Amino acid sequence: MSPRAVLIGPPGAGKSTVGRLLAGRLGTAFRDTDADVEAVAGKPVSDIFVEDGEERFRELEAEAVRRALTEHDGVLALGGGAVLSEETRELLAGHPVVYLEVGLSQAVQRVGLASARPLLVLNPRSRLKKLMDERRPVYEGLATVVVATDDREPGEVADEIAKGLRP
Ligand SMILES: Nc1ncnc2c1ncn2[C@@H]1O[C@H](COP(=O)(O)OP(=O)(O)OP(=O)(O)O)[C@@H](O)[C@H]1O
Ligand SMILES: O=C(O)C1=C[C@@H](O)[C@@H](O)[C@H](O)C1
Ligand SMILES: [Mg+2]
Repeated sequence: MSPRAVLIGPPGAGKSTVGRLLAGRLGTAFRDTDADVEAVAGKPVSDIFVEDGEERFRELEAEAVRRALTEHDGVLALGGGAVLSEETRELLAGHPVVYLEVGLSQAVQRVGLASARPLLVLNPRSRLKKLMDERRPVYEGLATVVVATDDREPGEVADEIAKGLRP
């Protein structure tokens, strides 16, 4: 079993939002590794960061990706930083990996200034810029498809991805 599409990209790219819409269009299930990690840990991502640390979160995340890539045959959204794991990058080879691109200003607007995202609590704009600059080459290197999302509704993005996927 393997996913029809794996969505990657920074916070605010729309992986969860577009992923859910795409799954609806394809008539398949949606899964999100952030939700899987929360289910295993029994608490929100932000609490895992605070109480257990980012390193522990990354371990749980890598495990969640490993499981989802073999158990799930629908649309899979990864957490924004899941691609930081070398194991995850290797496991993504051979899968349809869709990189949702977003520019800094729209990413900042989408995640909101009072962000619940633990990595963006302080100085969200500058932290998001640094994170996006560092990760862009990683996302690009893994992507089999790149889809721009600036100035586009989530539904339009989902339609473009659906058209480009193999039946
Ligand atoms: N194309 C879009 N246009 C406008 N708003 C969008 C678009 N895509 C997503 N959003 C909005 O941006 C916010 C963040 O989207 P979402 O949670 O799907 O991002 P994400 O990529 O899953 O982020 P994370 O890495 O933190 O999980 C949501 O409020 C969503 O409604
Ligand atoms: O970009 C990131 O590193 C993160 C994105 C979210 O999806 C969550 O996985 C968490 O907030 C970390
Ligand atoms: Mg998400």
